[in-house]
Amino acid sequence: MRILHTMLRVGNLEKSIAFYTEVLGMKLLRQSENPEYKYTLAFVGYGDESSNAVLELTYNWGVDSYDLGSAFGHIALEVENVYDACDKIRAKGGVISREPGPVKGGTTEIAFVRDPDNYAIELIQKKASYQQL
Ligand SMILES: C[C@@H](O)C(=O)SC[C@H](NC(=O)CC[C@H](N)C(=O)O)C(=O)NCC(=O)O
Ligand code: NI
Repeated sequence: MRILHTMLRVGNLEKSIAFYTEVLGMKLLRQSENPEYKYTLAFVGYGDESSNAVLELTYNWGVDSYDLGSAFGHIALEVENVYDACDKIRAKGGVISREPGPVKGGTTEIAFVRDPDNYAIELIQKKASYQQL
């Protein structure tokens, strides 16, 4: 088995596709509509679904916002340098919600950015081993 995708319900599909492609550098891999059940799916990611876990952005026609609740945490992306990544994201209009720096109680360099629906995206600086915080 392997992780195929994480599904996020989004309020504005074009806005979300623009964020994940133009701000976070993902590719729009495929898009499909289901007129019977009134929803559209857009799959975005850094590589083909045959070997990469991706995001499934789900737009329910006419639904422009969701209560995210308190259970969902974040999706994590690996970056070469979290400080550079934040500079580039800010330059493209992204919102950095947690400035880059070591994780509390650890050494891993992280930051957080919010997507158009306010889902949290964690940026984790690449490291040799992810065994420690
Ligand atoms: C393509 C595959 O990855 C899917 O997840 S499609 C599954 C399908 N999704 C929806 O119906 C999305 C719209 C829905 N209103 C929602 O917000 O979740 C699904 O969940 N189908 C249910 C089923 O029983 O087939
Ligand atoms: Ni799915």
